[in-house]
Amino acid sequence: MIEVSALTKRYGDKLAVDDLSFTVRPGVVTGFLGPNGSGKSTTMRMMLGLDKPTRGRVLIDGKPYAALDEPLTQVGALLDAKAMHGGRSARNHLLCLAQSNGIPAGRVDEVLDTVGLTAVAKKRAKGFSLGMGQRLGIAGALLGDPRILMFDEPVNGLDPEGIHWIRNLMRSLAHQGRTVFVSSHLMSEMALTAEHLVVIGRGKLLADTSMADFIRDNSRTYVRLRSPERERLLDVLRQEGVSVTEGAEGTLEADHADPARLGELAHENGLVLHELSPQSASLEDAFMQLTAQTVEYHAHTGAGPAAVPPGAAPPPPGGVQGWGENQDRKGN
Ligand SMILES: Nc1ncnc2c1ncn2[C@@H]1O[C@H](COP(=O)(O)OP(=O)(O)OP(=O)(O)O)[C@@H](O)[C@H]1O
Repeated sequence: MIEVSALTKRYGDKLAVDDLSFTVRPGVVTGFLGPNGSGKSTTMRMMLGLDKPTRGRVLIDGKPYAALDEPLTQVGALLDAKAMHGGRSARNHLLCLAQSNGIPAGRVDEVLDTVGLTAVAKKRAKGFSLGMGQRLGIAGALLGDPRILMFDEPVNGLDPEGIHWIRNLMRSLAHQGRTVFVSSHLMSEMALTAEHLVVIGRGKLLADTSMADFIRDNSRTYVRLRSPERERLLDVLRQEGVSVTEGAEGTLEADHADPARLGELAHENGLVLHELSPQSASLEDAFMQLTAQTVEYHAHTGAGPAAVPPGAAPPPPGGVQGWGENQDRKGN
């Protein structure tokens, strides 16, 4: 179990992590979600004692990371797959890790097999593709057979086969009763992997909930209506007390409405409908809606303000910055 309490990190003027408190429990994959620059990596670094909190603390099975004996046997982490000694072979890289953590050398071949790198075990990690590097990083995380695993953006840059493999691996580790904490800025990916979610924006906690509750609470369902008599339809719906917003291409969107009742209303008022279709926003839309106010780095389309998903509140004035700093810093 990982317990995060009032965790705060300030870099100069920048509050990267702002009073975060949540608990990561064993037996399920917990997704750690937030837009780029929201503080996920900083939080994970503090969990692993790689960065010192300005305030607050993290306990791993009741102890700070620094107080763990042979930490690799208790917590395995993939933070930055590129941060390894590229001159060593994959096998030697893992052997060094094993030796310094009191892990038997035989375990190296086991994890190489688990991640599918046995055939290239003697090759230098320097020549590895991004996907192979991720697999080697994961092998390092698994080496000590730890009860707690943390992965920071493990699917970044992977091909569909690699993504599928990591997804299944994380699920099976959780089903073995381990604590699995995995960050991503991709809601669609998390929807397929995680059972619990911790969502942050600008370093603050936005949601700590099961995936099922997140979907229920944040997905918008509505009925899309299209009519050649749009204004009259709008009047009729408003008179009935239906909450209506304007959709794309002249459509109307009726929230929390029964499609059958809307059809009857149109009929009673002699209105022609060209479309009456129940819709539900995707989970990706729900995530973007929840985090829209907190997104720090928007892409510029060159055609006015940054795009926001349908129904989402626009970003705060002055809150839109160029896509750049954070991407450059990470080199991705
Ligand atoms: N060493 C540092 N010095 C100064 N600012 C930093 C440092 N590390 C992170 N930051 C800033 O803190 C904020 C949070 O960054 P962090 O990398 O934790 O976000 P993230 O959610 O992991 O982003 P991404 O999804 O892009 O990986 C960003 O604004 C970032 O620029």
